[in-house]
Amino acid sequence: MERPSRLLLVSELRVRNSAYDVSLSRSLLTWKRRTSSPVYHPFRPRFCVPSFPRRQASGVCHSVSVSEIISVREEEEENGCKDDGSWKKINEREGKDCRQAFTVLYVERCQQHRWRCAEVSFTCPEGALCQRWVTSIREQLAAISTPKQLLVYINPYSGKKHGKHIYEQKVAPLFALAGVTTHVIVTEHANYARDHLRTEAELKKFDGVVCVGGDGMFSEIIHGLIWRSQIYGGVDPNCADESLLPSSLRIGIIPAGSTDCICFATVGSNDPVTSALHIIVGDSQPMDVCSVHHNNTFLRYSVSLLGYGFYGDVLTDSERKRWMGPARYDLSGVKMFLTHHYYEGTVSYLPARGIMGNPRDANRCRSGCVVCQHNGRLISEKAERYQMDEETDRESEGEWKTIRGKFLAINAASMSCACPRSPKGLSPAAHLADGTTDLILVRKCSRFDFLRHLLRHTSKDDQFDLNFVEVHRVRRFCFTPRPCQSDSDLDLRENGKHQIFGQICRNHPACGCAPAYSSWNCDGEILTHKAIDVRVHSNLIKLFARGIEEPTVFDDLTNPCAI
Ligand SMILES: CCCCCCCCCCCCC/C=C/[C@@H](O)[C@H](COP(=O)(O)O)NC(=O)CCCCC
Ligand SMILES: Nc1ncnc2c1ncn2[C@@H]1O[C@H](COP(=O)(O)OP(=O)(O)O)[C@@H](O)[C@H]1O
Ligand SMILES: [Ca+2]
Repeated sequence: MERPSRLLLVSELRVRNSAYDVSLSRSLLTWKRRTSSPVYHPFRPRFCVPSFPRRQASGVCHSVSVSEIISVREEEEENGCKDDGSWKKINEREGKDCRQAFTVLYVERCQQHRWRCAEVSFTCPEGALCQRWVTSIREQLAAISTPKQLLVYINPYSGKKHGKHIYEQKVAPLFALAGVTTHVIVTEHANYARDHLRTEAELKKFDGVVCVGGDGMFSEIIHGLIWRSQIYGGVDPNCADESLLPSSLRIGIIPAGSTDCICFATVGSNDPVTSALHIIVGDSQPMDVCSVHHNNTFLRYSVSLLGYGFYGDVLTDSERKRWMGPARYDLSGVKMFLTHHYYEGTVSYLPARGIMGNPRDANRCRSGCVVCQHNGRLISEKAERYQMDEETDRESEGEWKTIRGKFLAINAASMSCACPRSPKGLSPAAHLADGTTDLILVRKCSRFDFLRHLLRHTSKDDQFDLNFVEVHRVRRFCFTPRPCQSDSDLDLRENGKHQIFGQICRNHPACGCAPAYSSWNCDGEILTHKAIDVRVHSNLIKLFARGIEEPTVFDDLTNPCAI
């Protein structure tokens, strides 16, 4: 609970011709209707709770956190004077300034974690008081670190190709209202944004980067930013054992893609207006990033799903159907389910030890997550010890475990991977910034059993409570596919000299035409290498988000959108 802070300004002002006691503290703007006798409502709080940081839309008292005020504007003379006839006449007679109304734009919460921009206009008895209010609110806003200048990349081909329209119609007007200036770049080809960020972009000029698109577009942004931080800091990205340097610029996601799981799992909805408001108020959500290497050669970074087998095959198949838009995943999903391919290989992993939480607990990663805070601290302390005494840390890291088998899917979920197709996600208890990834192994089983597992992604049932599924919370893992014929053959395949899906594996017992290898789905991008070494880097990037908010009693009872 926030502590009530000292009031900076208190006045009697009018809102829609009713008298209100309005007060401003460093943390809250409150307006409370003046009534001779209290207004009772059976379900609504009767009295204002100034320390409550959210707007309370009761008939009696409203309060909005200063950090959720988008802007304040003075109304033009006409509006200001029109609002209240009696004050206008007095002021005109006395020759006073007639600009006596101001409007506050602020965040209002709606259903399903969506935010909207609401506004309230206050009329003051005189212009000087109006000025004081506007100045005081602006002073409080200036003390908050909100982004003023943003670099925006739009992928015009993401999702249903609505990215530009979404940005222009829904986002740009809000940025303008909030006084945020932007430099907008519409990408011309794949990796345009990544390469621009790596080499050209003048990052010092910006307070953050915004991507308009899907998970693939977000992936381009983090690849550009992380690469740049390592090169400037003298870290070799090819060395899998090196600790990576964090990127200081926050990233905002305006969802306009096909799955948008990174946005959904960090905000709770795929709504461009909500995301724009999280950017404007300057939210900050740290996030872990996995580095993916092959033989000490850097391949990619991943923040959501690294999936071999089912999700790798769905992605490979769906890329050929890109013209269908987001529906391509449904068609490929059904097709790959029917195909029922399994893959042989060895998974080795380093379990995350001494941490809070496990992949099957009921603890969900939510705004201000204590698991992330606790484990993040633990990992940075370990990293400091590692620098002082390499040997001690190697011992405390624990032992690698190895599992060899036939798998329908090997998934590493570094976040829940919640999305509209699967509202609780691939690993519902995974955390955004706890320094771990949840390694999910789905062993070869019948089609019926695999369907049971998949359907549990869409229901409340536990997808891990099946004897062919196991899940481990890990800091690092490696995968090696079972060599098809010889190791040299595998190398040739990995260099792209063979058509993986045209190959017939003599050792595959299920049928004569099944592929020996799948591909990795890395945040929705295909990885051609099969053998990979994955390491989690704790808190490497920051998003303009705050994690999914827990609905509060006040939201349930008083939210006008919810009633
Ligand atoms: C036969 C019934 C199948 C029901 C399965 C439902 C399970 C859905 C789980 C979805 C997990 C999604 C993880 C997110 C991955 C995204 O990063 C990736 C790229 O997103 P974008 O760039 O925005 O397109 N999306 C996918 O890989 C799609 C997976 C869809 C699987 C059906
Ligand atoms: N201008 C462009 N033309 C073609 N491809 C692009 C362009 N800009 C980005 N891309 C690529 O498009 C792919 C899909 O982008 P993404 O935003 O993930 O959309 P979707 O969610 O529909 O898959 C990514 O691989 C990205 O690198
Ligand atoms: Ca994509």
